[in-house]
Amino acid sequence: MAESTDCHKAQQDCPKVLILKPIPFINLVGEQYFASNKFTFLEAYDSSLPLHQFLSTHSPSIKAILSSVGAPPITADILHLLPEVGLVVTTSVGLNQVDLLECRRRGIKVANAGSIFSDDVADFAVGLLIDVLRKVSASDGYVRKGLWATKGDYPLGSKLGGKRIGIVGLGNIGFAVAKRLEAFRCSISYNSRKRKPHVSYPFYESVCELAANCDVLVICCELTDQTHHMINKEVLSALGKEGVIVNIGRGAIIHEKEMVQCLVQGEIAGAGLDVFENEPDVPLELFAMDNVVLSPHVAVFTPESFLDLRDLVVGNLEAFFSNKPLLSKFGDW
Ligand SMILES: O=CC(=O)O
Repeated sequence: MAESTDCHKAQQDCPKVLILKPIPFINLVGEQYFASNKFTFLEAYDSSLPLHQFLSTHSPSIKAILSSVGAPPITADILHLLPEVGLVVTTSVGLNQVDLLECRRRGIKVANAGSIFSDDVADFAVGLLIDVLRKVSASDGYVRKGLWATKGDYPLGSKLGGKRIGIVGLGNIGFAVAKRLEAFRCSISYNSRKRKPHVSYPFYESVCELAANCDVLVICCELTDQTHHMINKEVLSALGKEGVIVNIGRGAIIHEKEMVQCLVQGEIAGAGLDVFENEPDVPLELFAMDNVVLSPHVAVFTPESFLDLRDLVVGNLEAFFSNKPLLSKFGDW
């Protein structure tokens, strides 16, 4: 680790934090948030050089990477070009854009957004579910198009209270969703990598079995090799014709083509989707469906949480460059 350096005086030698794409909503690049002056940012997207050439040119000074959703993934190839990197810090909770195996192999520390967004995401998941069940967006569209006056009453939605909710992934977010839905008098069960010893909700080892015993599946788990396309036709068929799926995790946890087919054929009742397999592309078939509520990967965001996120990112970088423990370290290496 480099000694404390005044980076204003010695820009050239100052340790750099690489940013591959502007970070939405928080402008960290201004110096005003940082107390220690031990590093500066290096914005790869401002360079006209091809990325590999840019990274090779600057690699001796790049000690950390700041990554976000939608930025180029931090692959093993990128990390190979950056032998001095000791930290990857992300503004996201999900880390599917980071090659964690390579980070572990190299001992590169990783810090994510921790639990900063859990309440916001959980609120949004419940909002999507209520919207699908009670047809909030669909009836809004009906009124706006003037159809109330010409076609009469809109069909009623279905009650939330009493629904059997299956949470897929009972981490911070899944747990926050469960707590909220308990207050609506729903019953909760879950699937997770492992049974949680201190949780009394029924646990299902198989996601298919969970689906067969629920009215609603809420996808809250991480996207990993194990969870990729885990929610497929078989799981959706087990959920059944009255079943609803809500996804605030990652698009590719659901086999999107099979889900669309199930929705088209009425094999499930509806969906609330904040995330998609190939964002920002959304399957066109979904646009015409009144029983589907769509949002553009915004469950995570509120301006209030972004202030907390900025503090967390700054805190993690300051800690790393001061040789102190990270505030939201991920992993056990
Ligand atoms: O989706 C957003 C996140 O993982 O923070």
